[in-house]
Amino acid sequence: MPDKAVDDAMESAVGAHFSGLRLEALRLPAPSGPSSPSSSTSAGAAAALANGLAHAHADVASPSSLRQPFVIGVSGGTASGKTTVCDMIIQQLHDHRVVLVNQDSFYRGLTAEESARAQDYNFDHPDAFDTEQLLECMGQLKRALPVNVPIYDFKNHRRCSERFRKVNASDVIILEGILVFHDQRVRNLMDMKIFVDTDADIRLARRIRRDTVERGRDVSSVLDQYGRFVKPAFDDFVLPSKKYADVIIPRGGDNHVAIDLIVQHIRTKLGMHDLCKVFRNVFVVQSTFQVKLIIFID
Ligand SMILES: Nc1ncnc2c1ncn2[C@@H]1O[C@H](COP(=O)(O)OP(=O)(O)O)[C@@H](O)[C@H]1O
Ligand SMILES: O=c1ccn([C@@H]2O[C@H](COP(=O)(O)O)[C@@H](O)[C@H]2O)c(=O)[nH]1
Repeated sequence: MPDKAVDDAMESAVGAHFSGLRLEALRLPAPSGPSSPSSSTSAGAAAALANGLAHAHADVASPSSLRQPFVIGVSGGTASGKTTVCDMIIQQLHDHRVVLVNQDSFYRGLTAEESARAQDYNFDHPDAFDTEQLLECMGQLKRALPVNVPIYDFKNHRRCSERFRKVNASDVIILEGILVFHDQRVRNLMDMKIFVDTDADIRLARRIRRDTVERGRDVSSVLDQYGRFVKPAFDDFVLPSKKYADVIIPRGGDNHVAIDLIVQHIRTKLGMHDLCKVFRNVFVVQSTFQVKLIIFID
């Protein structure tokens, strides 16, 4: 079948995860040899395409947007399993450079006065974060520059003033946090948005355990904070931002099928990105019937 011949040639030329090509200014060499089929046939076009790709220069001339890292936003309520899901994605993408940025790192940190009344502070309101600084850091990473991300101390509600975590530029940047979909400027940085959807009772149970074991709280203070701030802010800010998600993962890290699908999608996107790095004047677009026609008549 002619279409299959084209598909086979494309697959063998560019490897798995091929999704579609738009050829601009890539001159396909004329088929050579007496038995070469005419380039007006699909098989001829397929052979010419494979040949052309194989001989294309191995330098980078792709649009700058395709050379930027792939940014994934992961949101969801407190203790929904955001970090767990991110860790699983990172583990499965082991052959790519992936970095994790936590919105928690950009908590403003309390003044001495606020610290004295920390139980009255709303850590779940968007104003608790330094979003300008988060945007600056993400901007640097998108430009492939390393950044020093602050380290936040949950026990004392302040930043470690002298210590930072160095984050290097990578193929994939995952930005995780309860309110990463709240600000449109932050959302606009993302190529893919994931919302981790876990029942409130499970989240509360996990939060009690985590905050008493790891964050120096007692059960009574966790319950008090949950009722006064965490739940109202979830209803006012976190849940309304769920509508921006491309993918919603019920049950968080327990949902292996969803995580496998997400990892597969990221791999496909990274495959296109790598293709543009290798072949000059090749632009990856969504695969459509028309794209194949462009190849036939070139
Ligand atoms: N699927 C799960 N089953 C059991 N415990 C989990 C699961 N996912 C997360 N946890 C636990 O719940 C707590 C919060 O998970 P985490 O991934 O840090 O959530 P988030 O980043 O959304 O706050 C952690 O102590 C973690 O070990
Ligand atoms: O000093 C602080 C800073 C934050 N919190 C709580 O943390 C969660 C967000 O972190 P998750 O890992 O997503 O749960 C937020 O609900 C704040 O209430 C805090 O208690 N103290």
